[in-house]
Amino acid sequence: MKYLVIKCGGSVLENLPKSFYEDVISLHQSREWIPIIVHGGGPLINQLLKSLDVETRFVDGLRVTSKEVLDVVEMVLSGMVNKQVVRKIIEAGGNAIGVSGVDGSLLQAAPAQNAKQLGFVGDVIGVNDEVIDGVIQQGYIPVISPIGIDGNGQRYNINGDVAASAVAKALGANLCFISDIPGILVEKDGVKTKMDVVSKSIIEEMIDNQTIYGGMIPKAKAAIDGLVHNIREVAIINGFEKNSLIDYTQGKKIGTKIVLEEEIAGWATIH
Ligand SMILES: Nc1ncnc2c1ncn2[C@@H]1O[C@H](COP(=O)(O)OP(=O)(O)O)[C@@H](O)[C@H]1O
Ligand SMILES: CC(=O)N[C@@H](CCC(=O)OP(=O)(O)O)C(=O)O
Repeated sequence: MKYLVIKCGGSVLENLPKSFYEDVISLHQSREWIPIIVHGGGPLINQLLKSLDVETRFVDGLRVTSKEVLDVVEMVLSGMVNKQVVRKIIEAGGNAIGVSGVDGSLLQAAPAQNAKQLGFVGDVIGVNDEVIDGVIQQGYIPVISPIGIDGNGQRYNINGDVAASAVAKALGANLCFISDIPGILVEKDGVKTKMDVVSKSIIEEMIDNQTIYGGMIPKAKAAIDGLVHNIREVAIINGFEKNSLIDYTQGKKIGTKIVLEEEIAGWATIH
């Protein structure tokens, strides 16, 4: 049995078809995979901040988080979105337990590297995997919202991709980012093409030359960080493509796979 951390981005959450959740449930019922969902919710946070007249901005794909913004982020992620995902799984015939990264100190956090600029944004420095295993042992699919906490009870806004990578590292899991694009895109002769596989150094180059920008930056960085810390495999796939998750678990050529340098030569021959 292999753990599979499925990160559902806010870009797709509102519109993921019921079949997506049915696929997650069928993985859960298989003896092969143990799915764990980590979700985002950026667009909904934007909406609520806008309706409250609170300005928001991002630095390299991370939201600058004041105390006021942090309250809204937690309300949306651990309240609305987390319970919405649990409901969708129940509606699709499965059962799930939603937990925030705060519960049982699941996501142990410290100020992010760039904290002076970002405010209450955190990096994950530890994962209490007992909380996740407890939920799994009871037969439920864990659904995790990316709010972290430190030993003093201080909360942090953790990017969903960063949280998913941390959970996957702790479990030695495969990591799959579900987003609204077919994978990492690159422009060739004026046409955007999906890359089937991309290595660490090419990702770094693409961030430098801004082929990768915005929300793809934390995703790409979290993928690399995961791979160098023993995540088995990272993929970015489109949640709107029918069967994409099942196709991924069956080893079909789907989305973009992110691999370490030494694996890229072998990849083309294996797949
Ligand atoms: N090279 C790239 N290939 C594909 N998407 C990219 C790239 N660079 C930036 N992006 C942007 O990243 C977005 C996905 O990140 P984000 O909006 O944070 O998604 P999610 O909410 O699913 O995590 C895409 O919709 C696209 O606008
Ligand atoms: C620090 C940081 O940027 N946190 C994110 C958390 C939600 C998230 O990651 O949502 P997506 O997966 O939809 O991007 C935010 O405040 O938007």
